[in-house]
Amino acid sequence: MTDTIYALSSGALPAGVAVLRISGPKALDAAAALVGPLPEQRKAVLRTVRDAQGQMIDQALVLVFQAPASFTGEDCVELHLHGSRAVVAAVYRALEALPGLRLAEAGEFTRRAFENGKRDLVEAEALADLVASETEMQRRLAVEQSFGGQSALYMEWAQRLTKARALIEAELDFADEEDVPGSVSDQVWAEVGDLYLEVEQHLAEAKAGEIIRDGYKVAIVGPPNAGKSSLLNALAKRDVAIVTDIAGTTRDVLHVDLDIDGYLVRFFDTAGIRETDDVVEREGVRRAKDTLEQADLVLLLQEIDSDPQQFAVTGDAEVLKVGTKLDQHVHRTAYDLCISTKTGDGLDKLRDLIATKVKQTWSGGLVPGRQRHVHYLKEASHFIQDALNGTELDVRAENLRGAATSLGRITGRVDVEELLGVIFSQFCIGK
Ligand SMILES: Nc1nc2c(c(=O)[nH]1)N(C=O)[C@@H](CNc1ccc(C(=O)N[C@@H](CCC(=O)O)C(=O)O)cc1)CN2
Ligand SMILES: Nc1nc2c(ncn2[C@@H]2O[C@H](COP(=O)(O)OP(=O)(O)OP(=O)(O)O)[C@@H](O)[C@H]2O)c(=O)[nH]1
Ligand SMILES: [Mg+2]
Repeated sequence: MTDTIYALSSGALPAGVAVLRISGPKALDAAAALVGPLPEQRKAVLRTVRDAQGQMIDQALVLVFQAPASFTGEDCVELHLHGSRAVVAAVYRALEALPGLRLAEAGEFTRRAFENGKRDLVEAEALADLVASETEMQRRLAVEQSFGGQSALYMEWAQRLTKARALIEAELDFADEEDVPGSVSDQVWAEVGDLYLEVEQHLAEAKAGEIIRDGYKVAIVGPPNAGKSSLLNALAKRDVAIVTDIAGTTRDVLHVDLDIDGYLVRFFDTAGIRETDDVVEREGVRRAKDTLEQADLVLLLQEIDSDPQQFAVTGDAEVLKVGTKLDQHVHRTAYDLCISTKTGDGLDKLRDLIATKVKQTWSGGLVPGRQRHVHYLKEASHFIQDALNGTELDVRAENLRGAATSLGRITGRVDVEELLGVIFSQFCIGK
C-alpha cells in the first residue's frame, strides 16, 4: 500500500498563509483526525485544527480533493494554516504520529501525478521549471511546455512512426498478395521523410530552450586593464569584482545574472588574456578562454586607441568589439560600440544591443526544453535516418520502431506497442 505523504506546498516560513498538502489513501482520515468531519470536496471551509489531546493548534481553511480528481490523482487534503514555523511544526508532529503517514520527498507529489497519469514527464519537468522560474521568459517557456502541446507534438510524431511501421510490416507480411500496392510504401517513406525534417527543425531550436532556461551567456574578455571588471560592476550596479589599475587583477571567473527584458542573461568577467609566467594568472587565462568558448556572445573589450592586441576568439559565439574608457578618448569606428564605466556612456546602448540579440534566440514556439529531450530527439532522428536509408525492409521497420520508442521516452507516456495494436485493429488488409 502506498504511503500517505504530507509536506508544506507553499513557500518559506514565516508567511501569511502556509498550505500543507496531504496526499494518499489515508489523507482523508488523517485530516479528519485533525479537524473533525471533513467538508464537501473542492469547497474550502474554516475549521479548528487540534492535536491528539484535543488542544487547539490553529484555525485553518480545509480543502478536500477526492481521488482521482486531484493534483496527484490520489485523495488529497490541503490545510491552509497560518504560516508560522511553530504552527507548521505542530501540525507536522500531529501528522507524524498517525500510522502510514510520512513527510513527502522532493518532487514526490508531482511524481505521483505522473504515476497516476495526471501529467507526463515533459509536463512534470516543465512544472518544476515553472516553480523555479525567475524571469518572464522562463515562466513562458515552462507554461508552454507544461500546458501547451509539447507532449502532444512528440506523441503525434510517435504515432506517425508507428503507423508507418504498421504499413511497412503489413507489406512485409503480405508482400506476395496482390491487394497491397507497392505505392503504399513509397507514400509511407515520403511521409517519414517529412517527419525527419520536422524533427531536425525542432532539434535546430534546442539552443533556444537552453538559453531561456539556463541563461544567455555573455563573456567579457580582452587584455588586462581593459575595464572588464569595471563593466561587470557597472552592469550589476554593485561592487562584485575587484578593480585596480594593476594589469592582471582578475584571475577567477566571476559572474552576475541579470534579467534583461525578461531574459536571464549571465555575464562572465574573466582574467585579462595575455602571455604570462605567473602560475595563478596563467590558470586565470585558461579559464577565461574556456568561458569564451562556451559563451553565446563575446564582448571583446579594448581600451580605445590601445594597440589592438590580437588573440584568437574561438568557439562559435558572436563577437562584439567594445571600446572602453570613452571618457578619455574619442569615439572610434574600429569598435561596434564604445563605453565608459566612469560616466556610464554607452552602457544603455550595450544593454539594448544584448536585449536585441537575446530576443532573437526564441520565437516563442515549441522548442526542446532540456538536454534529456535533445538526447532522445537525436536518437529518434538517427533511427529515422537509418530507416530512410536502409535497404532491408524488416530492418527499416525496426528502425521506425526504435524512433517511436525514443520519442515515447521523452514523455514517458506512450506505450508504443499498445499503439501498434490500436492501429492494426483499425485497418484491414482486404481480409
Ligand atoms: N491551493 C492550491 N493551489 C494550487 C495548486 C494546489 O495544488 N493547491 N496547484 C498545484 O500544483 C496549482 C493548480 N493545479 C492543480 C491541478 C489540478 C488540480 C485538480 O484538482 N485536478 C483534478 C480536477 C480537474 C478539474 O476539475 O478540472 C484532476 O486533474 O482530475 C488542482 C490543482 C496551482 N494552485
Ligand atoms: N577613465 C576610465 N577608467 C576606467 C574605465 N573603466 C575602467 N577604468 C580603470 O581601468 C583600470 C582597470 O580596470 P579593471 O576593470 O580592473 O580592468 P580589467 O579589464 O578587469 O583588468 P584585469 O582584471 O587586470 O584584466 C582601473 O583603474 C579602472 O578604474 C573607464 O571607463 N574610464
Ligand atoms: Mg578584472
